[in-house]
Amino acid sequence: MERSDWLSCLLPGRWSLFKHHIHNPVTTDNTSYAEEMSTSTSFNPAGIRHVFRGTFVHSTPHCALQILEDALVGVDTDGKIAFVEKGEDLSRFVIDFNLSDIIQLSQHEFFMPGLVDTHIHAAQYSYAGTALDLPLLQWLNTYTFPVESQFKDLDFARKVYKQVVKRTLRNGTTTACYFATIHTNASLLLGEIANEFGQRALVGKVCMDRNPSVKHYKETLHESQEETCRFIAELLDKKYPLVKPVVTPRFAPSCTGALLGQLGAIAKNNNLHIQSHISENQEEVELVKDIFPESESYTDVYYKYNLLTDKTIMAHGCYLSNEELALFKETGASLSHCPNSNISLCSGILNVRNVLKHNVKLGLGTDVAGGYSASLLDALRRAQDSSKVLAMQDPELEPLSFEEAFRLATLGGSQALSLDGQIGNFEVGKDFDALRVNLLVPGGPIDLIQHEEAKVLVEKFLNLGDDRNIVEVFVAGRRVVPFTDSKSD
Ligand SMILES: O=c1[nH]c(=O)c2nc[nH]c2[nH]1
Ligand SMILES: [Zn+2]
Repeated sequence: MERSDWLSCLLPGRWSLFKHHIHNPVTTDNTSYAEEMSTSTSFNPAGIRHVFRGTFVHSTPHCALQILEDALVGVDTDGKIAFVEKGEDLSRFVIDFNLSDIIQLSQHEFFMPGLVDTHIHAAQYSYAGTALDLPLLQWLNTYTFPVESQFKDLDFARKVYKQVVKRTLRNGTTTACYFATIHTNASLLLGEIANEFGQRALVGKVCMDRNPSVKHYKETLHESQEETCRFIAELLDKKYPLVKPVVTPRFAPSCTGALLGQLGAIAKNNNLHIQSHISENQEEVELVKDIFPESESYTDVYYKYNLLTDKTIMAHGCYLSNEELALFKETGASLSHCPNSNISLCSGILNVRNVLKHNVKLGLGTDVAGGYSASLLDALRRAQDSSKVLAMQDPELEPLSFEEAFRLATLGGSQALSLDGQIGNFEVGKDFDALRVNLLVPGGPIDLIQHEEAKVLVEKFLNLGDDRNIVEVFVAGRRVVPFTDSKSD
């Protein structure tokens, strides 16, 4: 087989160039794992939890869709990718390994990295699919705040949070960046449920000390600050391996400058992630100008209060100027593109090309329930649709390709959350967060496959597939879907 048949994106050198992780931690050069093992006495399978053989697809910073056909991927007992090699080289380095333990994918299957939802409101899942008839500010006052205020009730919160974690996991979301509500105990419960189901999550207790429209759904400055500190301390105290707190001012119009300043300090002192919303709709942008007249721009409001860092993720950004995008780039802050929400609430359309041109980190978000779908596959499709709409209006604009949308949903999301050292693709040493996809499941949404080429299978799945095609989901090497019996009720 020609090397070019192996890859749709050629690598500079061998494709097993990923740095080695567990067996020779000293090696950092590009020596192939197979070559290295052939000079050692034998490969010790102890410490390896799974070995898979078949097609693996993922993104790298240089290649939006890299296809590794007949790859051999080992996952260690810590859930990390131990090696990525060619299947045909199996016998060269896996000596004494029981071949029956190797899990062989079928012809219509492939592994891809887990999907990263960089922006989702867990509480709003309770009304997802409804209430899409108002623009943002009216939508918040009419639907969102009254619903979120009910999450004081922990039984209600448990019911909704369990469903949203299960639904997103089934849809392949291995990492979710959640907004909860202002209620500390319910927000802690969301963290507990994500941990129980094995989802990687950033969880934010929402902070808001300004809400002139729905007066019972807000905190005082003191409460917001105290409860944020309690939330962070208690969540960190649980020592959940995959669930971490994220400092969450709802958005500038819901917060006083004093609160924004305190949250910036809390994030800085504890080296935490930050999430919020920015420039989603024009009326909101005008409101921010009125409330914060001293700031040069919406971005400047967050910047002034130390809320723009390389661990910040801001949702939307449809109306950001080039100067504001430059400030994102300078600070390392990222954007979450939420196209379903942008269209459903008639907010605007993000010019993804311009964001990428400014080298701003970018991921995709469902933004449930402004976005009505909890599936990141939906976000990936709408991201392409939105960019095609813009391209129709401006022939100079190149629409997003499906390969680019795939990268935004996986590696891009991990970069946006500053987790790309840990997840996002199948680089050795990263956690094995992965979806096993089968194109031809009985009763599934895909009937016909004309070309067996891996790239075609991926394109077909991304455009037509759904959770029925996602036959297994792994987070940090652990299989979390299908659910075990105790979790499936
Ligand atoms: O899409 C959105 N959903 C929200 O809940 C929200 N809050 C502020 N701005 C928001 N935008
Ligand atoms: Zn949102």
